[in-house]
Amino acid sequence: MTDFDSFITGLPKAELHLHIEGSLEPELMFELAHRNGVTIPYGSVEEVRAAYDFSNLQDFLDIYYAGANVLRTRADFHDMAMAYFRRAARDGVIHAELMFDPQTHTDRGIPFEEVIEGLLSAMKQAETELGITSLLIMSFLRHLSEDAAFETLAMAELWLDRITAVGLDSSEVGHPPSKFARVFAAARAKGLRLTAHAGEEGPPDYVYQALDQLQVERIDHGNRALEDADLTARLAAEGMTLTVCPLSNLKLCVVDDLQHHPIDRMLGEGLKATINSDDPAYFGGYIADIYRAVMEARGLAREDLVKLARNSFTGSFLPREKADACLAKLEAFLDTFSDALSDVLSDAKVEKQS
Ligand SMILES: Nc1ncnc2[nH]cnc12
Ligand SMILES: [Zn+2]
Repeated sequence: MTDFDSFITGLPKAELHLHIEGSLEPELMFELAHRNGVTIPYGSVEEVRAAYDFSNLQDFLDIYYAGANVLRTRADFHDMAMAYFRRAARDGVIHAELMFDPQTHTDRGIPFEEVIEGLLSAMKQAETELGITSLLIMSFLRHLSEDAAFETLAMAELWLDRITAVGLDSSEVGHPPSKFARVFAAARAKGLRLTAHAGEEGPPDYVYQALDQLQVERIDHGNRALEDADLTARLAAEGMTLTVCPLSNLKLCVVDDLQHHPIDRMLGEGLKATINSDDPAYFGGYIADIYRAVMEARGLAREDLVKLARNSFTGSFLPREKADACLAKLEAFLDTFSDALSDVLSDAKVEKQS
């Protein structure tokens, strides 16, 4: 491993935009299909991966919802989440905020309890075995109705003390945030934090709606906000966290090339951007891969990566003192890394001289 790789994987970071169903790797999909006697329309892991060739968000969502059909029991949800945590730990993730889509499962007859208890048990195990803290963001599917979102909120009632936030995902265009203003107000009244996907494929107006009508504390994606200078300035002035997903943007054709990704423009405009994997099993990369890819494609400096990692903690839904503890781990890593680096450099100097 190069110094550069060990810096990127070792850099303590939080993942704020991760759909846990999007971490279901084809190998585990086959295993769960077998375990549960579910047939899937693929003959091999290679065939599954070959199907992951998307032209837009909807293309991906069709395959993603079909993939989730192998998830049946709490053990399945547990195993999927543990696989994510193990992989994320190798990439320096010390805190993860997991989005889950209950409606993807309850609409197939899987009880809400099976979904959430499986995730919660994995979260507990990840904290004791891997030292990763995590929390849950319950996301409403925006292609479904407002009533359906209210029913989901009602189903969650018994677990509200273990759900930190609500989110809004799925097909964006044609399903503006305004459709969910009342359910977000109800969630806020219950003490839940708020985030929403906006400006991934949808126009800047959807970002305004998320801010003004949903009163979100974070914007998931937010790329298209850059089309509106006033909106960009407002997001910067309000210190709004954007959970940006560069590899997802590439795979879903939001950008045509990572070399055209606006991540550094976002930072340059003073936006509080973070880097995230979105659906790593479908887009072919976990968080450190994405830090590395944007660094290479956009020529980000090491300081930019540190800024992105810092933003991931200050933009998290962690209470202030826990976020500060994560930031302290980041600073300690930077100290030891620069010490180690200067040792390597001075050893090299001594070797050269002798
Ligand atoms: N990138 C994305 N946008 C909207 N909904 C999603 N669900 C999973 N990934 C998503
Ligand atoms: Zn997403």
